[in-house]
Amino acid sequence: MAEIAVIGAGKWGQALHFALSQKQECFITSRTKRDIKNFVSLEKALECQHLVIAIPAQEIREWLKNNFIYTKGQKILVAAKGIEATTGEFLNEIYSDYVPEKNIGFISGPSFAAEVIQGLPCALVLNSTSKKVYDKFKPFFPDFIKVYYSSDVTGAEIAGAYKNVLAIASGICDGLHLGNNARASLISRGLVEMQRFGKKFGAKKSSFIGLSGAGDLFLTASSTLSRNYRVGLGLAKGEKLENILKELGEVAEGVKTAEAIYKLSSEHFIYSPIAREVKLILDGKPPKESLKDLISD
Ligand SMILES: NC(=O)C1=CN([C@@H]2O[C@H](COP(=O)(O)OP(=O)(O)OC[C@H]3O[C@@H](n4cnc5c(N)ncnc54)[C@H](OP(=O)(O)O)[C@@H]3O)[C@@H](O)[C@H]2O)C=CC1
Ligand SMILES: O=C(CO)COP(=O)(O)O
Repeated sequence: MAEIAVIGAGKWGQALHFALSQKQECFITSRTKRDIKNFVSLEKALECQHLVIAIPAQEIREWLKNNFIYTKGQKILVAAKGIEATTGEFLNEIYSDYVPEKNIGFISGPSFAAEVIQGLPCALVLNSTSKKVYDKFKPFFPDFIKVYYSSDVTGAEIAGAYKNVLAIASGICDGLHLGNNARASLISRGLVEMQRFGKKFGAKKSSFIGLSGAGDLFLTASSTLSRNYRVGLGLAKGEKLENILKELGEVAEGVKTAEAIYKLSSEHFIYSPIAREVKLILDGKPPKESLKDLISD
């Protein structure tokens, strides 16, 4: 019987399963049955004392309601990056109905699944209000992943979710061939913007200039390995969002998170110009018009 299991066998779940299988046996389960070593039923996975959940932010509320049984005081690690669009709730708020705060942590930092699954080195942050969660999970990680600890759950969550929206903006910028200067300006103003947004919810500034913020933003907003960046490229070409997402075939959390940030920014009077334009472009505004508005703003 393994001590740890990954729930959700998408790109990230499979990469984490590969990483967590280096030092010990690690189970994996998913909604769709897959031919992966140590793939088990959900019931069997839930028997493990340590669970890593890689189900997208927009799906997790329903999944928890319908599938999750928390009876044995398991330690939980959340691997998703996004904010629920319908409610504007952060993942830690959604999970708080199911898992005590002292038993849950959230992963952040620059980590393309495609590289992790090749065993390439990377650095992550395990964010939890309880250092014990970090102490429990850290030994499971392989030598090629350095895991830092932070107690700033809100900061890490906002940084990880916001950078997906900014990656869409960056993809649009590159798709419109606006140049390196424009992309660098967009990324650095985006960093300021996510920090301002985070401050409203009590996030620490240091989370935004470290791995969770700048690290993940620089990565995602400058590579075609990012699904969110590729959504932006498609939008710049004038492709329909529906077709872009169909072709992608994987989740791009920035799409729904842009809605969530737009909603939260309106409710809390937060100035979030880039996220706002991304939301409007996703709703059909021509990207070139957004650019004009952003520059003249
Ligand atoms: N890919 C990456 O590089 C990274 C991704 N992340 C984050 O991890 C999360 C997952 O991403 P990723 O694995 O790449 O996405 P994928 O689209 O590759 O996979 C999504 C996974 O979620 C499962 N899923 C989707 N909807 C439901 C549902 N309603 N009920 C149960 N399971 C569901 C899918 O199940 P099924 O098995 O049936 O397909 C699949 O296992 C996202 O929040 C993403 O932002 C974070 C860091 C890196
Ligand atoms: O979060 C990621 C890397 O850290 C993955 O980004 P995408 O979801 O845009 O591919």
